[in-house]
Amino acid sequence: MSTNPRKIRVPAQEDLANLPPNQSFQHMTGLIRKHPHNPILWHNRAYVVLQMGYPDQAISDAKHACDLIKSGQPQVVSALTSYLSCNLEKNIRENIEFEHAERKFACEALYTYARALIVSRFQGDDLKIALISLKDAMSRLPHDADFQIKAKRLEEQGKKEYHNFLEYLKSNKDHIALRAIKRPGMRDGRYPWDTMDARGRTARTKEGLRELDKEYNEVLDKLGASKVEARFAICYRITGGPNNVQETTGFTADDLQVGMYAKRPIRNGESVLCERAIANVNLRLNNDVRCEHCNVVCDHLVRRHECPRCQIIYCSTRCRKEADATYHKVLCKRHHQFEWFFEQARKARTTPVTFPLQVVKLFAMSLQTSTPLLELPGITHLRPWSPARDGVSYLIASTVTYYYPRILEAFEIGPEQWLDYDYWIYETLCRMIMGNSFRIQAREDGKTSGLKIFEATSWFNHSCDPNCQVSGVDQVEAIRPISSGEELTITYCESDIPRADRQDKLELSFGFECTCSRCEAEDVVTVTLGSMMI
Ligand SMILES: C[S@@+](CC[C@H](N)C(=O)[O-])C[C@H]1O[C@@H](n2cnc3c(N)ncnc32)[C@H](O)[C@@H]1O
Repeated sequence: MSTNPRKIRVPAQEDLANLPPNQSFQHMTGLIRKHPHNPILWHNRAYVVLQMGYPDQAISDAKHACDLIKSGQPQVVSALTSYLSCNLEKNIRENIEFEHAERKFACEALYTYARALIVSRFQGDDLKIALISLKDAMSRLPHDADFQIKAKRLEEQGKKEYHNFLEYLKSNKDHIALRAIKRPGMRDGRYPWDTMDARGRTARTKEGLRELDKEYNEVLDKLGASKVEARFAICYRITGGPNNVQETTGFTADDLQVGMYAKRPIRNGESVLCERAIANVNLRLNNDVRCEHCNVVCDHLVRRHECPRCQIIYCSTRCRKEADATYHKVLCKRHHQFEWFFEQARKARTTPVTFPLQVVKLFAMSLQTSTPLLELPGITHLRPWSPARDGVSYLIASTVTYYYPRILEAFEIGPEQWLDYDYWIYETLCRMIMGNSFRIQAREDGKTSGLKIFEATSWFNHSCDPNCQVSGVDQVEAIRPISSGEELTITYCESDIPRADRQDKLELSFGFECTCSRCEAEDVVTVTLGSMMI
């Protein structure tokens, strides 16, 4: 489709300022729903969300506009610039240590951003940022020859642009106003135009909470989990201990939390909950053969159930049928398109690089069953993760942003469906996966071999001194006697590492400061020892 670039109209800032942001957003979205092939509408919405401080959504909308125009008009990609100037420099200087594959993604993301700036001929500081980020990316991947070649080529182009810009400045002595917007920290998977909290609810009252309790406990009833109950609280902080959940009325949206409690005394070793996962991802390692649907180890099985077309393996007919009925048909005919995702994850064998595969599976479920992504069974009951530190937020944001167009492309999702798989929906789903995934360890080396995501099993809070654990057979079991009414907790990180390392991991991966009884006790020991040494 070709469009006359002169017709592209960037809405005046004053126009937008007169409308509440959610109204502008809704207005634009309504128009896009009617005319999904119109690049101007996508660009205008990019502009709106950028003003609202959501550059990731803006970059996605701007990219849709570019794709529809094909010629990459500077006006259309203008939304990208603001994205790029948001604190990028600061973040890349923060010398974050990445695992190799994660580093590769971050570098690829930096390259993409730099490219967008250079190719769309932005000037001044924006070009400088592009060159700095490119240099940074190159220094982080010194042995990747392909990357070095393409980055060098882009760098030359960027330097030429910068030189032209300086020449232009000399001759015109124009004052160039430099824009910079601050990149917002990642929020709770909800955007400001949503009046809902992180869980997508508006419950603010005691009655609202009890309704949520009822809804969640109905899920437990269906699972036959009669020993536990789910209880919501509005709290400043969940500390993982039974009496530490503080209910308060002065709360913010992300403080609506669910926890699991014992309905009666539970013996050591007793099972408290057993459920099938919402979705599994299996990295298909040669020496760790697992069922594609339930992740059970399969290499000892005499009879395996293979898909005749793509040769993936199931442990039973039940698993094969369930997969066929919910997502496999969509994935099977495109299995070549997803090989690249598997390769990336297999190279790194860490959670952040494996979660896109989980996203892929949920996209397939949504497409095959015609169910909106956030309404897939079990998904509505998951709380989106939000990061605590800017550096991590930047890294994760890059990974999330990096994969989005690739997933759309692999599933051949076109303009008519872009809104159904809108960036913010995808991002919310990514956060749900990141905050609630259970890592599967390969028997051989203990590294990631897959991920599982559960509904009710995700409602257990963390404690460094837990009273339950998740076993390999998709069940939660008590690891010591538990009294009636006690909160049931599991651990989200290794328990045998020092307090500082646990605190670090939990803060980085889950965005909370752990103040469980063990952490508090060990803190006292450290403080006491510290003062004794002085
Ligand atoms: C897997 S979910 C657990 C259920 C969660 N409370 C909910 O409402 O869905 C993990 C999230 O719960 C919260 N959480 C779990 N354990 C916590 C703890 N010990 N201290 C503070 N927050 C905790 C954090 O927000 C974390 O990202």
